[in-house]
Amino acid sequence: ASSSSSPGSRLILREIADQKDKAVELNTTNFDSVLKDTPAKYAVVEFFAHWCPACRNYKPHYEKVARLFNGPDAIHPGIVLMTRVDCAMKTNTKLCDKFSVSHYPMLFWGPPTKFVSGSWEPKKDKSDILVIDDGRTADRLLNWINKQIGSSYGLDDQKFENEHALSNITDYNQISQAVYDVEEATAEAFDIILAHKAIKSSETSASFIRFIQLLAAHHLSRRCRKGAAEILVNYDDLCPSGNCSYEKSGGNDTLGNFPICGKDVPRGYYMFCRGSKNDTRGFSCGLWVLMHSLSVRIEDGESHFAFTAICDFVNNFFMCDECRLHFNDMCLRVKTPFKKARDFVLWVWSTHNKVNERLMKDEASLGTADPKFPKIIWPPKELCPLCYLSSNQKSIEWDHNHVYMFLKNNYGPKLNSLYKEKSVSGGKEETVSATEDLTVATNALVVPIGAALAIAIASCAFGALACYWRTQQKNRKYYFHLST
Ligand SMILES: Cc1cc2nc3c(=O)[nH]c(=O)nc-3n(C[C@H](O)[C@H](O)[C@H](O)COP(=O)(O)OP(=O)(O)OC[C@H]3O[C@@H](n4cnc5c(N)ncnc54)[C@H](O)[C@@H]3O)c2cc1C
Repeated sequence: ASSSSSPGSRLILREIADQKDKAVELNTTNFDSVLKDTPAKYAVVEFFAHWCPACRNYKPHYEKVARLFNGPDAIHPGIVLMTRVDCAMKTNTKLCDKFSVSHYPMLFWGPPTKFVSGSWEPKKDKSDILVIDDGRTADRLLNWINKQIGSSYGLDDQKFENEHALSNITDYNQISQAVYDVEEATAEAFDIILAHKAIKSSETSASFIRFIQLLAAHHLSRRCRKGAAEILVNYDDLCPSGNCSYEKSGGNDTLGNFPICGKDVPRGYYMFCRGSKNDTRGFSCGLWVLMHSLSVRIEDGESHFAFTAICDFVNNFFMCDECRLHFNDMCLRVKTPFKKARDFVLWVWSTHNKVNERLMKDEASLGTADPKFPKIIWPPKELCPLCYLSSNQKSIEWDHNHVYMFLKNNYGPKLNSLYKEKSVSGGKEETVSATEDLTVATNALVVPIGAALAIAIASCAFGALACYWRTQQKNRKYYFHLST
């Protein structure tokens, strides 16, 4: 397979062989779940046998392509998931049979969801899964992929090359990708809390719980809602009197052992929030999108609770001092409690714009802006012409009704669309678990009893409700373990 490679590319292939594999190893147990959960639009599945010498020689070629698409350091993340299945493992025999694997290596291409519970037969005319018939070297495999998706990726691409699509004007069409960033930012925020052992007092404990409650009820990702609900149910045991144990020991007795959005997140990269440089955008962008996506999901009666939860969360757990202080200042300026969800949605939006406005000046004078994503007052006219009543160089007169409708759609159905598509993949609608039942009860303040004490300081009504819900949950906890 490598006979056509130049000495230079042979060297690169050898270097790649020395590095950790980038292609994801699949087997009977994880095949469906990995392909179902991947944010990538396409998947390549290589069926091989570890005893096959040609497969061993092919591996560096395959890895050279996989390095472009897989893992935290991917050059073009989230586009193609490169995987492999070892058919020489007895446990994978049925899986390989389902795809009629007739020789090694045999490569398939298709949307990841089509592989889930999927199969391939040589004589079937119409199939969403294609055999890659020209992938014998890294160059040829990448050419084949480029032809399929109309891209022009190169094996020597460096990070952020070739990203013509990146822009903060066209993001209306890209926003659905942000569902993965919202998960990523949630998990990263949680990891930062763990790393800093940031739950230090009754105040931070109460703040943590309020935020987790908000996530359990309104996070757009079901697995993050589920993870948040699990943390709430177990909070008393994980953090007795607010003293949390943070280690990741593999059991289920520490906060560190409760991955809030499931064990595969954080993935280590952002998609919608990906900057055009290594150190721009990412987490803080994901955090804004999380906050906007929460704001459009709450009901009128929860608007002030959501406001408090978000303000306290940023103040206690967003470890960027300047950001925290400025944001807290804007929170303190709110004197009248929110009664309408609409007002809260617009408050988050205008607060974000105030930050944008300030950063526009700072970044211009310091030259620190991401060249592809300069700060703008948002949404720009291109995205929402109706949001503008009038505008000139100095000011904008907004049509708040249209801004509200735009935000509701952008951070509601638009952002959720990809997630919904994924969750009904494989032709099977996911069954609603006990946790789902628990989290849809939006006004039900799901608070552990110890935590309730802290919250009761702020509101007696919360405390009383908390006790009631704690009792309910203790009962549900066991059902929940049985059913998930
Ligand atoms: C609470 C908070 C406070 C921060 N304070 C500071 C600070 O004081 N100093 C500092 O240097 N950085 C601060 N940051 C980081 C900064 O705001 C940006 O997140 C970061 O610079 C990355 O910018 P970005 O280009 O990815 O766009 P971001 O501003 O992160 O926005 C992400 C996406 O949200 C959308 N968007 C933009 N504006 C709005 C809006 N008004 N309403 C709805 N959607 C919008 C756009 O699609 C945009 O791409 C803060 C971040 C957070 C979460």
